[in-house]
Amino acid sequence: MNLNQKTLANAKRTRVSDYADVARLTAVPPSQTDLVARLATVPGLVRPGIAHWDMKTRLPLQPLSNENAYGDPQLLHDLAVPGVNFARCLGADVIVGAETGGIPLATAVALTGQFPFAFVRKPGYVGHEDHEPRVRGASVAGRRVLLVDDAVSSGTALEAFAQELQSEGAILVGVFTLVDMRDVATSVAPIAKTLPIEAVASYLEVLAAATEHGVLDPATHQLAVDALVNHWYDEDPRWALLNQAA
Ligand SMILES: O=C(O)c1cc(=O)[nH]c(=O)n1[C@@H]1O[C@H](COP(=O)(O)O)[C@@H](O)[C@H]1O
Repeated sequence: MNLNQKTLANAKRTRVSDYADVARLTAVPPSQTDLVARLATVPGLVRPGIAHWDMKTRLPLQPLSNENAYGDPQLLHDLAVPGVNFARCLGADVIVGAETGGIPLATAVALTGQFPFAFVRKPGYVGHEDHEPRVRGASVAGRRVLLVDDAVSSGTALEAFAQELQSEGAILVGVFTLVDMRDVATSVAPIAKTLPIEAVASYLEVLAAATEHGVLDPATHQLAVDALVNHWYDEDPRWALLNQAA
């Protein structure tokens, strides 16, 4: 069954008012490579030059401002398309955005795929009242949920979101994210190893595309990735080189 047949078979979800959007809903998604390049070259998403140093592990992490990807409506729509396909693959009933960076992307997935939408609070987020509901929007009780976040790294946030959703009776079937950072995480929570996770790109793919398209300096990028992937010792003389390059 191809995507068009799936969409037609799913007609119960499609209302009459949506027929004008059939071309958009069934359009061939832009190639993943093109999408990764568009993501990596969003102004300010990959911050050029200086690397951010993870003080706990002393690993260089080029900081990403994923929310910058939400500034262009066409890009936001195109980034949502793989999420829609993933939601359909998993038979999801509801799209749930993870506070805060996942919410705009989740909204785009819900709108593009015509799914009900909800969002889940980030535990400990400043400004929450104790009595606030943890999940707002469409009901998730007894329904198959696709969680959408802007990044998954150690899976700590995912663990917390999963607990909140489960306490509301949701069935969490997968996660869709812009950037999968598990490739550089020093440890990954069990849930982030077992739950189906689909991403637009891995962290290293974003950095590679940013370098290919002139956003990052190739020498700095090469050193930073080497340090990150090969876990340089504190005494490694190349830290001095990387400090200079950055
Ligand atoms: O606001 C955040 O929590 C956040 C800040 C940041 O600089 N980078 C970042 O990934 N996050 C969030 O941290 C979560 C992913 O990190 P892990 O919990 O380590 O998987 C996601 O919910 C991100 O939105």
